[in-house]
Amino acid sequence: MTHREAAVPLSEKDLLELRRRRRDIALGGGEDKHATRRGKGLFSARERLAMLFQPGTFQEVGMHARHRGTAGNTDLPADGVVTGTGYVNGELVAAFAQDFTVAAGTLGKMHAEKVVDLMKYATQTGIPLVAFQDSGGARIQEAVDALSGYGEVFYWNVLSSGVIPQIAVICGPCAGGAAYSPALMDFVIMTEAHSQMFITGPEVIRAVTGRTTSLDEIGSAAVHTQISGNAHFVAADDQDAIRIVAELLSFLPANNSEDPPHDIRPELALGRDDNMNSLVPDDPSTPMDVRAVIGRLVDDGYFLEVHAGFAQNLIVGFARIEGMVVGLIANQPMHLAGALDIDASDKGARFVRFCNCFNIPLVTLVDVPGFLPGVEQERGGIIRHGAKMLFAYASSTVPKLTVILRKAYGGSYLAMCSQEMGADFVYAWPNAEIAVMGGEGAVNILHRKEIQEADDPAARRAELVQEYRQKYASPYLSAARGYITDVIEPAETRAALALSLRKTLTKSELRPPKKHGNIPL
Ligand SMILES: CCC(=O)SCCNC(=O)CCNC(=O)[C@H](O)C(C)(C)COP(=O)(O)OP(=O)(O)OC[C@H]1O[C@@H](n2cnc3c(N)ncnc32)[C@H](O)[C@@H]1OP(=O)(O)O
Repeated sequence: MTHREAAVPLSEKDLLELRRRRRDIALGGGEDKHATRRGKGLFSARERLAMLFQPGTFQEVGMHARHRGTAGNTDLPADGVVTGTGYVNGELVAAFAQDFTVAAGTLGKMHAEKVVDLMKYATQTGIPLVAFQDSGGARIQEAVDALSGYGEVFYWNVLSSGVIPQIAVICGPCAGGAAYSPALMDFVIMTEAHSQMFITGPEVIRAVTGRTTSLDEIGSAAVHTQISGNAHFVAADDQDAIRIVAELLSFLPANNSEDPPHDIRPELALGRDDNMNSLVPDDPSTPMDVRAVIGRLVDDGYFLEVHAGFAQNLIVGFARIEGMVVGLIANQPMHLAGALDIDASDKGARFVRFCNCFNIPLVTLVDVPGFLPGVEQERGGIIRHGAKMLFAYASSTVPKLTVILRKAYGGSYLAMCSQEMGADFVYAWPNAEIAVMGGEGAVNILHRKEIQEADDPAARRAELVQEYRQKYASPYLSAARGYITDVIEPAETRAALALSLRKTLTKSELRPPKKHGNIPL
């Protein structure tokens, strides 16, 4: 334009045209489809984003995008996905929401490009990604372009992994290839009433295997949060899921180059908690609910448990101790006596690795009788699954604090972050038993003949077990050999953790250079 040419004036018609386009696109697949969904208690993609973000902060990207597929001239507003950024808890977050009213939220090439552009932006600027999944999977009419689209999404899920937190909310169907994107993210939340996640649906299963099944049996929130472990949280509905997203984000840094949002106070409020001493049962074989211990150790008793319904013999989640964010891992003796099995090992190892990615100190509470014995466990590969715990702890460089509450036997003592796995501080309560195995098993091996020949075998066994505990399992033996930092009263635990955390927050560890280690599968 030369200085003589006048700018084309903005006419009323231009404004009306823009507003009309925006309105039509925002309607997605049309008012009828929205009305049907509302009748089922379902929110739209735009409503979900509006609930996630602070009012007025959402900026959409690519609203006017159109599909480039071979599905004729069918109009697919925004190509079935709304993408953009906004603020949650005052922090910038990227999010996309699939619009089921537009071709069942299926993924075509443009849909995928919009998602990938958002992921690139989130990774390059270092902000978390939230994905509302509500999709019939690959858009059949876009054929190989749809597959290519998924390929790009998965590739960027992997590139973003460990750089920014990625959270998936499954609020409708998540079918076929669509299920792999959440599986590559850090946390998966499923809504109770409306979400289903599956690779092959009931029809295909029946055709291939002859077995009749239902979507509920293979893909419900209950199945994935309790049995398969594919999802970490079950939410009552979309609003509840968004509450969980906001809670999770409140513990996480925006990216791997930042610290988590510690609320470090100048003064530590360190005191004894004498109620802790009375939590410990006199009889070591009486299970102790580790949730009660966690509740007294963390600020305001507030603990955001992750994967609560899956592998309940190991508890993992986020909390704060004197304002410092920690990832907590604890054996739960109320379930399978707290033994480590295949599922618990997978759950624990993944959580430890997540915390390490995002600079979150680890606090491990140990009360473990061993790896779970059993034919299914051995045949199912407990060796390689259990090894993941060793691998995850040993490769983590964040501050690692361990408290041995009661039992710490055999390989599971090592797998629960002993000093040799790089724990910076290891505390043990005076009643702790740290040994190759429990007293009962050990005396059967060491003294079988003597017990059989005793006048009162039960009494002799009990004596020998007691002797074994003092001679081979005492925490003072471990302390004398330098394997633990100190023996402390339960009442002193919170103070010990708070001080040790404060003193390790600046920890940095040099490791031999390598591309990456090879985690046991
Ligand atoms: C990477 C490889 C992959 O992703 S392979 C996976 C491909 N996807 C699937 O197998 C899932 C197929 N779809 C379904 O099972 C159902 O449509 C689900 C998603 C459960 C939804 O059921 P329902 O709520 O009853 O809706 P509906 O079946 O009436 O579908 C609504 C409209 O969407 C369409 N649709 C659905 N899925 C696709 C798809 N993958 N590609 C293209 N279109 C799809 C349906 O045809 C239907 O269209 P219309 O409204 O009748 O015009």
